[in-house]
Amino acid sequence: MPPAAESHPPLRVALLGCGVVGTQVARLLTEQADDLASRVGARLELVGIAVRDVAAPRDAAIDRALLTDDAEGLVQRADIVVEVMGGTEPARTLLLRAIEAGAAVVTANKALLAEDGPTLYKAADAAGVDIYFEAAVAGAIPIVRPVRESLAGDHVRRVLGIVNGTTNYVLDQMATTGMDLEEAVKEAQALGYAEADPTADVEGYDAAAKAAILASLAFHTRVSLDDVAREGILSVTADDVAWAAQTGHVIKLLAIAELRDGAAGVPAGVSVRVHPALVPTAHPLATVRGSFNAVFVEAESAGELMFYGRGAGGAPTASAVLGDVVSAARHRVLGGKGPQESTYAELAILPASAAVTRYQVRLDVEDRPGVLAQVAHALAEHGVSIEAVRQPTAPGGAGAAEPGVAELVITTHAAPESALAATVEAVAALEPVRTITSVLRVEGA
Ligand SMILES: NC(=O)c1ccc[n+]([C@@H]2O[C@H](COP(=O)([O-])OP(=O)(O)OC[C@H]3O[C@@H](n4cnc5c(N)ncnc54)[C@H](O)[C@@H]3O)[C@@H](O)[C@H]2O)c1
Ligand SMILES: N[C@@H](CCO)C(=O)O
Ligand code: NA
Repeated sequence: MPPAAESHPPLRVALLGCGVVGTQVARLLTEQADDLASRVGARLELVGIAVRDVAAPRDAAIDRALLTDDAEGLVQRADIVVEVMGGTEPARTLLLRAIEAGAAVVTANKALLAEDGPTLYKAADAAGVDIYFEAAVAGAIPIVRPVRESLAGDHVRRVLGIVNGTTNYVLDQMATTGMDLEEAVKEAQALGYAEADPTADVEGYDAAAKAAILASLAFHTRVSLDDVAREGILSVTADDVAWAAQTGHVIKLLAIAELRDGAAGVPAGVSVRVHPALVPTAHPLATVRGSFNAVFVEAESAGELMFYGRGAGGAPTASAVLGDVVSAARHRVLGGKGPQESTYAELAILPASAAVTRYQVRLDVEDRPGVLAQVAHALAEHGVSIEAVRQPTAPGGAGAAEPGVAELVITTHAAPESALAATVEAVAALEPVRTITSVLRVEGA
């Protein structure tokens, strides 16, 4: 049992940033002060909130006397520094100053961690202080701690995540209401899911940062944002979404990190990527609706696990931040330290071309004998094996793009991205092929 709150001097908490997340962190620190004190064994005293503009209007929950524009000064007088301002600078410098001054740090800043986490991890290690970042991946969902600690005795093979609430909301709205992409993005912004600049969401940068963090933790290997092959959702059309439904799939933006052990002509290493994918409706990830997030983990001994919940929004994200603050605070009271960065495995990071997936290719072809055989031959020549071919429009019949043109939907067995790219080029060059309408990866089958 922790000692009574009064037996340890209060721990000073500094908050950097008072936006969507920071406001909720400040509110919860105040409203739950007694519970937190009992859980930690010391009172958590919010000693200051660094903001850009002290005079700006704020939520009523914010004690204006705590506001300061001197973030540098604030980090010097704290035991725990919580960074929720986002961006690379001045967040990195402030966190480094805090660490040098002996404070534990808690951050929600996936962009900074994916770009330059090692600088912070090394500094925290050298100073012997905690660095926690549960909120940086999938907001409220406990996923950093489970991968870093609960699964530390297992071997993770693969992580498949819906880790961006904005894009999941957008794709779900497109599928269920027929709303267009722009309108759905505006709604996601109004609801507080989207980043200030939603390009980070729709172009997959936010998910890629989270993929890098998850891959690093899962495979004990340093993975940064530049290592992640990334495609956003801007190329996903209403037609793709409707097609997905017809073939028993939903389209999700997935963050994928997987260990490849050198089979199928692909070298051993880690493949980390973000792209839209067709997910079979029977897969647990297909049930993740709206702005919810989920991370599906496959580990050797644990088997399949899924972590589900709110990945964005002020209060859910603040919940994860507060959990980290409690962990760091308990170490201040009871001794001990959280885990350090683990990169001992030093696995190779595979190029995008080495990713191995199944594909669904839709194409319009001239509807005459022998065309399917030509297409099948082009795939076979590149070593891509066909799993199924559908011709959804009756020859020249209702639904055909135009008379004499048929639509083919080809699903392949797993093939390396490099083989697929060459195959699609070869198929597109065939004389009876009019257009390749879409090429989508199939994951989770
Ligand atoms: N909003 C979410 O749902 C969510 C979820 C998970 C993680 N995050 C992460 O949490 C962090 C904060 O996100 P947010 O949504 O609260 O952003 P926000 O834009 O609402 O808030 C950031 C605040 O920090 C302030 N700020 C920026 N630079 C500053 C500086 N130099 N000095 C003082 N204040 C400064 C801004 O003025 C703003 O008020 C980001 O790293 C984000 O990626 C957000
Ligand atoms: N913009 C992010 C917030 C959480 O990182 C999202 O939509 O999921
Ligand atoms: Na989380």
